[in-house]
Amino acid sequence: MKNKLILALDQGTTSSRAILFNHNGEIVKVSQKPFEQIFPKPGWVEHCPNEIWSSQISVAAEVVAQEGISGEEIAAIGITNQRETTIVWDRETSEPIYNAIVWQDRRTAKYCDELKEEGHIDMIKKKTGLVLDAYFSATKLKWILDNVEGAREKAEAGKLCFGTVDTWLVWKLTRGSMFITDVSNASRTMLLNIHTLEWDEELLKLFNIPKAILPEVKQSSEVYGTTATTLFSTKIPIAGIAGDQQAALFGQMCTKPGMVKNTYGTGCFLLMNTGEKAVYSTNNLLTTVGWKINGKTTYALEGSVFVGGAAIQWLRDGAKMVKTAPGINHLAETVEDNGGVYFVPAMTGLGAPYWDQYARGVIMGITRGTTDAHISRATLEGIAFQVYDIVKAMEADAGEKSIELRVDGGAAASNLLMQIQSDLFGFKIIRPKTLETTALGAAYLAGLAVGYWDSVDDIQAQWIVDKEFFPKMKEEKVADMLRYWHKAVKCAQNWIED
Ligand SMILES: Nc1ncnc2c1ncn2[C@@H]1O[C@H](COP(=O)(O)OP(=O)(O)O)[C@@H](O)[C@H]1O
Ligand SMILES: O=P(O)(O)OC[C@H](O)CO
Repeated sequence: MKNKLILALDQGTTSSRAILFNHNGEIVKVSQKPFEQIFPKPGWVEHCPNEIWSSQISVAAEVVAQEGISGEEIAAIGITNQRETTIVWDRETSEPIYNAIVWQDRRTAKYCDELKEEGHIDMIKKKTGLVLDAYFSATKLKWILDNVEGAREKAEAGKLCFGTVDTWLVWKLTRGSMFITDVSNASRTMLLNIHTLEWDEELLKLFNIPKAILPEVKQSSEVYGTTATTLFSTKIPIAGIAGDQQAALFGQMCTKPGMVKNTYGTGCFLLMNTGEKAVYSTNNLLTTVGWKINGKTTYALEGSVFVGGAAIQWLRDGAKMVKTAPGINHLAETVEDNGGVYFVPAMTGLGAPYWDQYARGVIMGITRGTTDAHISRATLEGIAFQVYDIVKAMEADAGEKSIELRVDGGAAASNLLMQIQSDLFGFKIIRPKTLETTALGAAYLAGLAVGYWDSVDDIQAQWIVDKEFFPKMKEEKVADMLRYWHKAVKCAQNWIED
């Protein structure tokens, strides 16, 4: 068994990745494929569910072929995914009835306002740990049922399936024989009671969602079933599922209460393990399910930033100031500082701790001397400032100061971004050797379920530091920058009018 490999499928917001890990938790092969981002209207973001699937299965087939192994040599598959993104498909034909509505999509913002006015904020927070925001799946699912012709009748008749991306992938991997999700993904739908870990009748009624459309909720690490034989010429156990941010927390081995990680992907997501207790934030953070293993549930506090690495992508694809994402670092390094420019990348509203559905991106402080290099630097700083605001909220909740932060995700590869982050915090940033901690977390969850690894203690030692970043900037300079940043945030807030 230990000579075999674990296959992790990491279905992210901008690309699908498949990674083979060995028993030491080392990457053996990676394959990655970006896919189309669809922006039908301002503030709307969609993906094609069939492209999510085709990109994911093609990279999985590719790593297996490149490594020259057969399905027999894969001990298990672990799945991790962009969360909240909502897919509805026909139970009989497996055809999606609408595009996937992506977590960043703001089309249901007004409906959320109505629910707030009706006084549902507290009940929703108590049951789901979430704030009332268009980010989560429930209002997206309702939108599809209300807006796609015939959808509601079909849903009532049990003819439709709703899933987050994990559910969709398992459905496709098993040729429609398994309709499941895990507790971590379910906790992001706004339909799960995070204490009972069951779909909540009161919430289903509020959002007018028929129960028949929902998948069965499972643990994050267990043998759910096997892949259809047609895919890898043999049946491979599917044994781990977790939302990507919870998987990254696990992959970073933040398995003890108080441990924190931040992932710099499309968005930035800071999670703190709070152990078996669902801790409620008084500073606008989310309470979420981390994972459930061997019947034991671990909870987390989360701060979500909607636009992290996506700001760099906008600089590349929208503003066309850089040719590649890593190119931002070279450009930003050509200037000593931001030259007074501040970029609040609130292109899809502001997440924690502001929760402003109507905020939009602003670039402030432009002068005749401003260049693309200053804007590049302001972009990296804009990412780091948002994470700073979340850490402050988390410190206020925890009642103590942080002393270090474990980081991962695509944009954590930027030394400059990590240095800026450490400067702002005034404490150490630790980057592990593998930045693919999301996929690694899913691999660990799957490997634990099939006995590939014996226990969490067995894998703890596999977490190795690559580089540490220490603060270098003077405190007065940091305070100055933070003052301007918060001034810029005020300009971004409530930008869109009714
Ligand atoms: N060397 C780099 N420097 C800065 N940003 C980078 C670098 N490489 C990738 N990125 C950014 O990382 C993000 C991709 O990270 P990833 O973890 O793959 O995201 P996701 O899982 O959300 O698709 C992109 O937004 C990209 O702009
Ligand atoms: O695809 P990522 O890594 O940006 O993660 C997306 C999050 O899961 C959204 O909540």
